[in-house]
Amino acid sequence: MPELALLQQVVERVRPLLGQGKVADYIPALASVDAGKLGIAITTVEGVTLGAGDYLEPFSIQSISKVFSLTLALTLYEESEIWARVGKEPSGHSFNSLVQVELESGIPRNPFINAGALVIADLLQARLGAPKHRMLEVVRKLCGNERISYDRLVADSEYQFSARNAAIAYLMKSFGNFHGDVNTVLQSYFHYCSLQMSCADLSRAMIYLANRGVSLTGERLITQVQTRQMNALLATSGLYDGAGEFAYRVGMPGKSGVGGGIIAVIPGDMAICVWSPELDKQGNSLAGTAMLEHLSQELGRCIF
Ligand SMILES: NC(=O)CC[C@H](N)C(=O)O
Repeated sequence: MPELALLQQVVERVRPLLGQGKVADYIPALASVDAGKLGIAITTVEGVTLGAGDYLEPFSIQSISKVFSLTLALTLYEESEIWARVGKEPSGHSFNSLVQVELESGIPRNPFINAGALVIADLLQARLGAPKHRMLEVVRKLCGNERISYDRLVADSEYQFSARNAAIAYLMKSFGNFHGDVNTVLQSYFHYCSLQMSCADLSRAMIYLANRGVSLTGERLITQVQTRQMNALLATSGLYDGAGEFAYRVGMPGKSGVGGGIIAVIPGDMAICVWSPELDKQGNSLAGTAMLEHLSQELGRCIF
């Protein structure tokens, strides 16, 4: 069990890196976030949460929501129905690239790039009467915080600047791999991305990934095998085309979002969340990755 002092030390060690990355600016609502924020939280499989820095402050979870979407899809569909429509391979391209979708007949490489997450959102839309409401219910329960909500400003702003995601969805539709109404599914997808959660909330919500599929409240979300498979996909594709560098430096399954959050998992032990809004070239939190790297070194823990 890491000491609180270690988490504080990790935050202070990366503070000098502030200024080296760039806050996401593709929508005004994200561009205005304070670039100086730094937070880290861990939750152990026993349910203890510890944090340092701005770990209680909610931020836009963005692509970290792709983990919740896939988890929810696994509870609603046969696995074969999911994997017929999305692959399991790293993309080696930026998270919002269209190139592979065209070259590979509308089947996205994995569920953690935008194309893959849009297919998953399409699957959720088809099976759930009120997917946005259901997602909120699931996430609130997972972290035990009823105050979790969507940031309407972020969701609306994403929708206003949705050309690229809409293009990806329509391209997949042209190949027959997108069944719902594009605008309706985009609305749901952008809402999932706009979830506002703190490092503490996210480390608590993700504990099932460290705990063989069982949440903090003792409920099974996915099977033990599915949890291992999810962690494998996170290790190979959770950080987009930065997944190799992340595996090399941090050595944990992880998922990033352009809001500057990253969740990471030490199976059997703990879920971690870091937050620092400035991103590196791949769109992953620059100081966040450094925090996880220090933590993994100090704990002497990684999956490899
Ligand atoms: N990498 C991300 O966090 C991307 C999420 C963002 N909302 C998008 O769809 O482009």
